[in-house]
Amino acid sequence: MSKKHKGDETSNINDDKKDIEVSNQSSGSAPSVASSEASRESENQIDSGEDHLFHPSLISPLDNDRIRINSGFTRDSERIKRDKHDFEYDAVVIGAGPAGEAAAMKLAKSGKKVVVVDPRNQVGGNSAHVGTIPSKALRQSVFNLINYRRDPLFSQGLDYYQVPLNKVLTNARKVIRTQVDTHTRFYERNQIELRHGWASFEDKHTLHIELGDGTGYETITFNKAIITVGSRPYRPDLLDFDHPRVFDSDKILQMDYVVKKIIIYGAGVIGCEYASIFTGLGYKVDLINNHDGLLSYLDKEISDALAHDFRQFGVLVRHNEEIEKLETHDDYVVLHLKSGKRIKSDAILWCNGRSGNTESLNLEAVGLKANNRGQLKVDDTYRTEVDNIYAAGDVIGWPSLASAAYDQGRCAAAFMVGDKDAEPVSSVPTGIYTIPEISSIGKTEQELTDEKVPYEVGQAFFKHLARAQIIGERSGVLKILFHRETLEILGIHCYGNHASEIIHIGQAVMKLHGTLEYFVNTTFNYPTMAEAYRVAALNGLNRVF
Ligand SMILES: Cc1cc2nc3c(=O)[nH]c(=O)nc-3n(C[C@H](O)[C@H](O)[C@H](O)COP(=O)(O)OP(=O)(O)OC[C@H]3O[C@@H](n4cnc5c(N)ncnc54)[C@H](O)[C@@H]3O)c2cc1C
Ligand SMILES: NC(=O)c1ccc[n+]([C@@H]2O[C@H](COP(=O)([O-])OP(=O)(O)OC[C@H]3O[C@@H](n4cnc5c(N)ncnc54)[C@H](O)[C@@H]3O)[C@@H](O)[C@H]2O)c1
Repeated sequence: MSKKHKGDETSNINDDKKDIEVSNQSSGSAPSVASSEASRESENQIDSGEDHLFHPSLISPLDNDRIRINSGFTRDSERIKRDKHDFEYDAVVIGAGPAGEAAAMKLAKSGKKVVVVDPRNQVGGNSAHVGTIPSKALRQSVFNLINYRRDPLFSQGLDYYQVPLNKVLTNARKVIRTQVDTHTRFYERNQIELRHGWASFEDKHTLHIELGDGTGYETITFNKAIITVGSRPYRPDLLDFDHPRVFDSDKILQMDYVVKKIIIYGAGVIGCEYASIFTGLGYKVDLINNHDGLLSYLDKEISDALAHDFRQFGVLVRHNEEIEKLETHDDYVVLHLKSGKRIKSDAILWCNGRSGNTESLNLEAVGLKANNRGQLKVDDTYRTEVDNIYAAGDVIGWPSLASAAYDQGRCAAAFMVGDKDAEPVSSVPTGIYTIPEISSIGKTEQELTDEKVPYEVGQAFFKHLARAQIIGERSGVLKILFHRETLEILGIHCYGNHASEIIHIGQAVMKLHGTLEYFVNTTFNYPTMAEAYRVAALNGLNRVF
């Protein structure tokens, strides 16, 4: 039986004071159960009256109007149970992001009694609330602004220049709400129970849940568990993230003032995507990179094209630099680099890596240990070193993408229920939403050269495509790398808007073991961006002798 402890003295929670304090409010750290005047104050400010599921620290920073979930989740005691065991649940899923959702759906569809635990009272995980969805919706709004600005028809009548970021996020809020609604229905329809609270292990079959409404805790027992707790921005001690001018990728969504210049520290995917967003908003950007090139795992030409376009848009990229310290003032910051350089700006966005949300799970109780980035090791079936505990998504490290997290979660659940034909996720496309986009799959020219594979390249420049000219896409290229003897497709790399969509045509052909001839012998709609494949394939074939 599940044990629920409301106002229990042993629970360490003072019911009257409702005093849970969450250290990283947005994407991950568990509450330290300590009294805090500050948190009581903020709770009073956003007082929710009768609403017991409300906790200010657990809502999305983007949500003004919280979505109500009328929980129709039924406890279906009649559910078919294939496993014979004495536990309340066949499976518990810890974390309701893409990995958790996919795992829960697969488990439920396999007839398992499933419960999902998450401290947010809205599903979607960090992906929907602070990661993929807000950043992509924000990018779209900025992209629209750039296009309006270029179009003489609109440029006179719009007062958009230098709008605070949180205002540009209006569309993102709408998208998040719709996403939460849609995904909530998936849970409801599949009769998956949801618990709002922080989970931690008591032993390998018992979970402790610190209830999100602050009323105490409960314990539940389970046969199998999957850890899908995701990740949060890595915060080095060197920086004070409580300072109003110091941001990470969660906190930036709350930026409510306009800046003229911002430092982005870290030129990984998040840093590059935000560099595009900020320049689109008219900010000056200093992008500080620890490495000697941008996104070094990309095709070199594409990485160079991005660096070129960044320069055109006013991003100053500084390679091979490392922070020494950050000086903070009321209205500006000064970044001191180890090279001796000093950069002054209105604010800094720190985007140098993420850490898995494992520290609050009490992993010692089950004999598990995370690495120094909070990540767990799993085998090819997503099983951890403990036989009934699995893990998927950002918490296992590579590739730390929502796209892969979803597939990993579904696949892990397939292994949990004993599906024989499940296959672990191995080939994942890159989709980087800079302006313009970047997307790729398969090998790069550098890799093929190192491996001494006899390859050839076929290229199509967007500026030569009728559709690109019609929609005003001047820059962009599609590159197909193929084996010069077998014509097997070895890699596809695309730079330009809609790249993240365009890539999937080539991916399908690669996956189905088609060759370059597919693109030459297939009639494409005209005018389309997809036509780039035919143009690139013919260009490549002309090089083969
Ligand atoms: C700014 C940004 C942009 C991104 N853009 C993209 C993109 O364009 N495309 C892409 O594919 N990926 C993108 N990503 C990555 C993507 O968001 C992650 O890979 C994805 O969210 C991982 O999903 P997940 O299910 O592993 O975990 P998450 O989405 O992190 O969800 C984990 C959930 O677990 C909960 N949790 C944590 N601890 C506990 C606990 N103790 N008990 C119970 N629940 C707990 C959390 O509250 C959270 O709701 C982006 C990330 C960021 C930060
Ligand atoms: N469009 C997309 O697919 C998209 C967009 C944004 C973010 N993301 C995902 O989010 C993740 C984070 O992106 P990012 O740009 O912050 O970082 P990143 O993974 O590109 O890494 C940036 C730098 O931080 C370092 N680092 C990473 N974790 C660290 C830690 N815990 N401690 C110290 N250093 C650490 C890395 O070695 C690297 O030098 C990526 O894995 C990325 O796949 C994807």
